[in-house]
Amino acid sequence: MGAAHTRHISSLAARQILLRNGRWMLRPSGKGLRCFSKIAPRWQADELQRTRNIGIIAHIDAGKTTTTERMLYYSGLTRRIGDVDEGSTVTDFLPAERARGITIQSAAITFHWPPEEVSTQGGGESPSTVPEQQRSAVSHTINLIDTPGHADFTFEVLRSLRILDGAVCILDGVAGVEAQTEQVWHQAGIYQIPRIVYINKLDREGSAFGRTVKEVASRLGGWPAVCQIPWLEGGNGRFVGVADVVNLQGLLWKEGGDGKSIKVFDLKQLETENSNLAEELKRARVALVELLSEYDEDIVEKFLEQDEDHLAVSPLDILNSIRRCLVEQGNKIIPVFAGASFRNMGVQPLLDSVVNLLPSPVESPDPEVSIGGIKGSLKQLLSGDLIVAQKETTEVKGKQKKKAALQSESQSSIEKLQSCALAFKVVNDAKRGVLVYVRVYSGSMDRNCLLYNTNLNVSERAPRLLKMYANDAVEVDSIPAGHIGVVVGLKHARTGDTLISYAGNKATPPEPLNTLQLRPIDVPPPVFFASVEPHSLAEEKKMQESLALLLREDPSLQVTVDEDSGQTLLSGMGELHLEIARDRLINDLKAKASMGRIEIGFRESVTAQSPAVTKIFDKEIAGRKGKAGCTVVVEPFDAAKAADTLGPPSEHILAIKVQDGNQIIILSPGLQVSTNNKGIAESPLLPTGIDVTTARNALYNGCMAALARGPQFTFPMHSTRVTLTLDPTEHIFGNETTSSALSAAARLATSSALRELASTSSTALMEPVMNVTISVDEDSLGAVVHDISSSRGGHIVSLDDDQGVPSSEEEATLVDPAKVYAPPDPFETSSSSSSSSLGASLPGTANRARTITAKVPLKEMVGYLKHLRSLTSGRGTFVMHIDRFDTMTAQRQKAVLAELGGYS
Ligand SMILES: Nc1nc2c(ncn2[C@@H]2O[C@H](COP(=O)(O)OP(=O)(O)OP(=O)(O)O)[C@@H](O)[C@H]2O)c(=O)[nH]1
Repeated sequence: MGAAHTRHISSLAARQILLRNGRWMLRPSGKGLRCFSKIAPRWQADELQRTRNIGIIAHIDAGKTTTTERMLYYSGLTRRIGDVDEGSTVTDFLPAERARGITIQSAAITFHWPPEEVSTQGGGESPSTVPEQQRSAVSHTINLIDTPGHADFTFEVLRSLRILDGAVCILDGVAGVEAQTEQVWHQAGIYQIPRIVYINKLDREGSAFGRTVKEVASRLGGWPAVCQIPWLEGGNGRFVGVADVVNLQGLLWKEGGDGKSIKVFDLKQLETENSNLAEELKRARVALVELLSEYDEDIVEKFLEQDEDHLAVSPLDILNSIRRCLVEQGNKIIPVFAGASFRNMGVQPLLDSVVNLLPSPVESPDPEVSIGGIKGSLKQLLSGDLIVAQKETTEVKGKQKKKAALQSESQSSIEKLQSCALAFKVVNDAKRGVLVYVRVYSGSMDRNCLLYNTNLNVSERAPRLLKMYANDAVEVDSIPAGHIGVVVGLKHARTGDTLISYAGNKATPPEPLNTLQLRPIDVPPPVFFASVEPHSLAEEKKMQESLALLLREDPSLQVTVDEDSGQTLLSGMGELHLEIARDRLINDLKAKASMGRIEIGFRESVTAQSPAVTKIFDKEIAGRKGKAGCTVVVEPFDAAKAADTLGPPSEHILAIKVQDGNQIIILSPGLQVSTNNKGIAESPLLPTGIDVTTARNALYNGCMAALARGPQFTFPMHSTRVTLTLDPTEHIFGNETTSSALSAAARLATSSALRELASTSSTALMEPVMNVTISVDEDSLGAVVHDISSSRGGHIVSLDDDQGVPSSEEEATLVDPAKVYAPPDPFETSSSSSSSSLGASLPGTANRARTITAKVPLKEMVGYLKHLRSLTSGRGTFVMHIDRFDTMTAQRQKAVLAELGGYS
């Protein structure tokens, strides 16, 4: 082994960033101290190609945090390796996360790989040319988003996914592909995010690289491109390193070290030192080149140039080929790497692969946008095409304008756009206040610019911009397109909001820019809720402020105040979701409040049409007289068949909108609506100061408030249509008709119509029904299916063995497992070696993984994990998301109500 050389991947002393008296200092290795008031921003335009915005996706406990900590350490960002088990990691920085040892909140961290001082300078690629050296020879900026792994946080995962250009999927080499990994993998597929797979924990007994590769093929729906194979001591013993299929090298880590010292063996050395591994490496190389030739013409050419010698194709040609496949063809092929992060093995080559294989922001797919209800891509928007299309559809009935005139009108509106960004995370930082993490998609977000929030329709300034390094930050003057940064000092922006800046000093951007949305997502309804009570009246204000902050961080939480009982209810996606919210509220934000029992969010619905109910509200509100009326009819509504539009007000129809499973239609015949020169819809029949939109919103909010509280059990209404009519001659009373009075009238009339139906038993209770995907071994399949269908009242939708290919994906590639290359696992190797007894003790490959898909009432899934574990000797896992709300049978309703207690 003497001929192998040792490579020190990163020098620890090389990059220490220290904060002294509020000044940033950078200490290059071996040199004196240099002081900077701030580190010069590294995001120059030409650096975009050397940037990777990536995320780590995985099942809970697969090792995301452990791997991230090593990445930060090897990049020189931290000086010691954090330990999840000790609670000292950098990325899991919420106290609640540290206590639970799981990642709750996405944190974005910037670091450089390879560290700047060990890479050669210059020579970075440009998007149009292929580099002449591996990209990992040059330092790149990596913005790493640590995504959460628990099913309750799916929306946090989705929100993080939208802003990524690439992802590393970490698998546990013992557990293989788990249900949740599969789910997140396919969600990333929706956004066409190129992904590579890292099989971790290969040091653990029972880990099986080959078996996991096969699972990648069958469950993730792509061809595994095995880029590394494990190096096991003596061929079947401890995991000591990896053999690199691309570079035809063996990488051997020093046992027990911090992983920086790696012995590198070329193929010749491997052939003499470890011929079995060398042979397997050659087989893997043949398989890799063959696989790439299926998808990439260029590699076929290189292969022919090399006289069809798989081993002679250059590593750079192979990397470029994999990259082309990933970027241009989606994940038809899935590059696979090996490691054991906890033992400090495998992380540096993984980082090289992030740089070498995953795309820069310039190469990632054009993001979807919506503007004025029209969908398209950002490029189309910026070129003006999208708005032209919109104007063509809306103006088709009115005066026809020439296409050229439309084009110049939309161009001038789009030219005003200076930047657009997505706020993907809001974090309340004890030291710096509320931090809003943004990904900028076009233009450049400058310090102090006015940002318009198109979700909330508010403008606010961006007083400070930061670049984040875990818990440390560097101030910058701007965040250009393609980059990730933090805005400090925003008062309104929430996770998921689109923020734009535009030319001119107007408080709102020109239409339709004010409706621009980047990669919009639908958040499903929350299915659990709990009451939140302040300890005293004096604590109420602080509690509400803390709740408001929680909602900015995580808009998949909802807060409602029951206007009759005054009770505050917090709703969320899962029990753990609400438990974490409670922790945040009480322990982190220090609200003096307590949370009641976590309960299932049932819904109420109507089964018949109500008579028309007219109500005139006539009372003082906050010392001012208010009088207004309206007529309401309530009836059953089927959301699946409805259009969701809240178009511009017309003469009769002020609004048609579907929200939370209900539909609200607001009519006002004879209102004489016209649009003034400022583009505002007005009516001479409305009192002064109230335009049509204000009246519409007031009525709409009144209906929504009434629907939040069902007439029989106080659960929110669902599958209900409210048709509200505002008759200007009967329901408007001059200046006494304030917007609060309109809202109160709408609420009164809707509640009263609902009560009418309750009095004739024309209401029903609905329950959340979940779409459940369960992963079990063949052995436990029968017991689990029986339990779901008989004890839990579930309906089995399908039983797939592991050959199934996911549906509706851009990459639904049919993979024949028999044709997938995977190196043999130790227990599969010939029985002549001493490994046969070892093989017998490892989990058998004959016990196939099976996937059960079922629809089950949520109530029957509470506490299911524990039960599943007991049915499957601890190996079963499941994920679920809401499918629909379903009306209960009379018998089930009776049983559920009896259990809930308090209802008769
Ligand atoms: N043996 C072994 N254990 C590992 C390895 N990587 C991680 N672990 C352990 O696996 C457990 C989970 O690791 P984490 O890094 O917290 O996993 P995670 O995916 O971040 O988990 P969440 O934050 O809960 O989503 C910890 O106890 C780690 O020490 C590995 O390579 N080998």
